[in-house]
Amino acid sequence: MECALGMATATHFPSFSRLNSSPKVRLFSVTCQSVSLSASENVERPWKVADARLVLEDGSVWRAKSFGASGTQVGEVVFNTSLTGYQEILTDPSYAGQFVLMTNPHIGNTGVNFDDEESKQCFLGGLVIRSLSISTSNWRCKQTLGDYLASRNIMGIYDVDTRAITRRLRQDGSLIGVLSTEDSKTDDELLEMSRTWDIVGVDLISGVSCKAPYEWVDKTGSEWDFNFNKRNEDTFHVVAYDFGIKYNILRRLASYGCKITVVPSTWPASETLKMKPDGVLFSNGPGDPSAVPYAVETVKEIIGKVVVFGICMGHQLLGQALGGKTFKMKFGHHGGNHPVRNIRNGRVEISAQNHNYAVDPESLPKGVEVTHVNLNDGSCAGLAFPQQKLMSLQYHPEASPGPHDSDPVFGEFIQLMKQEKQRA
Ligand SMILES: NC(=O)CC[C@H](N)C(=O)O
Repeated sequence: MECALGMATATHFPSFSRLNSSPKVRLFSVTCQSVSLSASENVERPWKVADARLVLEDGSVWRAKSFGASGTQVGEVVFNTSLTGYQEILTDPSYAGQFVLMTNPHIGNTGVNFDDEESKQCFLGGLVIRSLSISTSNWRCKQTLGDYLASRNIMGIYDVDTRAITRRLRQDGSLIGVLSTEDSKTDDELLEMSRTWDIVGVDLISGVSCKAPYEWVDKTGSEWDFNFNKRNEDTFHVVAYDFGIKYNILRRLASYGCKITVVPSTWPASETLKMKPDGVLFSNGPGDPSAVPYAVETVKEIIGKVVVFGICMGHQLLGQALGGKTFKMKFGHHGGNHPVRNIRNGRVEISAQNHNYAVDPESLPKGVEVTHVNLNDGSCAGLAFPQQKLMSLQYHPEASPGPHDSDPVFGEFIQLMKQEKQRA
């Protein structure tokens, strides 16, 4: 036994093994004890043995148990450090093409309900967890997590060493993986799948955006709302570009008094400007911002003409539209505990984040102000360009799930629209 990881996994099942090496393989070895059951030893066990595998592109194979859907699925593995809110995470369209690994070890205990969804479907590739709660107990619960994932055809695995995988992703960067419940597929075949698939350069927005414009009216429910004493009575018309928009962005805008028209990602800028909105919101969304030049063009045509607010993917598209560059981070930010400094007022906000790309502030033209900085790694977390009536955040002020510290930014967007209206 050569390291703690080996000890932890070897005593139970043949849960970890290594295939042929790749440049990403780290120099440590894990000794696994193989448990093989011959026919005569095939006694009934009170627990289920491994029936799923996660094969990572670095050649490691993680044996696990399956819940939710079965089959074979390829995706990029990212770890999320939120302690709770798995249902909002599962329905955040920005996770399209990714497997979300929850670092909180105990998942599923509150089940799912149909009010906490962030979109109409689960777009992520699959869910990877340490321990699936054997009981579900919550007054709002309508279904177990396993049944919910199965009904939405999403794969989940549990009883896998999520801590070891997280450490690997932190050290080596995000990795492509394949989840499979199919015995007919060899480890090598799954490894090959992981090495021939990529998420970089792929337009994932077109798969999650709405197909036609619609009006959004729902506010945050009165039992959950907050910050209402700081709102004004005016109504502002906002056109929201749906690059994979989370419902809570729309609910918060509605609660702040906006009348909202949601439009598809390919909606022409000229049509938006014809609507004479008070503001335009560019939403969050999945994948590589460099893979959607059509969206950057739309943003370019709109900025400077109307007040705009970008959130996450929207912030990255604004960065590109201003002439800046985006880059892929080592393992991104996914969780509800990221400290961000608001440079304008000096305050630190604990924020909800979910992104793998970031804007390089050095690449931005003069006049663009970095308004927020992520205190974990110093990356750019917010921008403003007053000359162009523009503001953006790399993270999630709608906080679903996550802390509400950044909610007042919706008020700043309202103020910007108000000032512009008064000027006109
Ligand atoms: N939540 C988002 O909008 C994510 C933005 C982008 N897809 C990224 O991973 O960086």
